[in-house]
Amino acid sequence: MRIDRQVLSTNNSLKLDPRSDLIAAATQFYKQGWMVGTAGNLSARLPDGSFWITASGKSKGELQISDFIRVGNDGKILERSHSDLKPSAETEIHQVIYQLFLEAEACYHVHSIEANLVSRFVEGDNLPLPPLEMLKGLGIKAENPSCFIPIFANHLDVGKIATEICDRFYIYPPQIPALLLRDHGVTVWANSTETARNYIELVEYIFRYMVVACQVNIQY
Ligand SMILES: CSCCC(=O)C(=O)COP(=O)(O)O
Ligand SMILES: [Zn+2]
Repeated sequence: MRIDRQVLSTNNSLKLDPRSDLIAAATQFYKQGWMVGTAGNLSARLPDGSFWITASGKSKGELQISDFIRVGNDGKILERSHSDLKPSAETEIHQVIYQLFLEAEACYHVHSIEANLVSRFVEGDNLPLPPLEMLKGLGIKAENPSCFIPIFANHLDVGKIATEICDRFYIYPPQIPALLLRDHGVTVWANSTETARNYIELVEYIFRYMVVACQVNIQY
């Protein structure tokens, strides 16, 4: 039987291992300037509800398989290569996304300059997005859509951010699978690692458009 690098064997049982997908995505995002230094964190959920997430403080341009921690859906550490490793400081955000959105299998968070700039375009907690064709890739099928991305305050206490996400999305689910932390970066979630990568590219394209549209005085 051939075991490819996507499939690792533990306890004599085979399970899909998403860590190579997370490394590939981080490498790409690093090259695009969205995961500079240690910025950002990526996770992917397993069938048992636990998820692999990047360890805190790792350079995202050179992640290794050993730079991930498997966390239970209750936040407990289940697996790590070394006891010194800590899960991402923003693990609670991934945890709340997986609790809220049962279809979510991957959750990606990056820091781009454009995301930081557009997060200041409004003072309120919803940022209007231009009615671009690219929104279709995020599930918005309407003609000339009126679409918003929710903005959350960037508290030092990440648990407080996670609580605010939970409380707000429980009542007002977002139109697109994305949220923006003001002066910080975007988080997306999707039903696969591949789709989460596409969603990051799509939202970052839209943010770039918004910054350029502002520079050349285009209204939308
Ligand atoms: C320079 S990055 C500051 C922390 C942060 O926002 C981030 O995304 C990375 O934190 P982590 O603990 O996941 O490495
Ligand atoms: Zn961050």
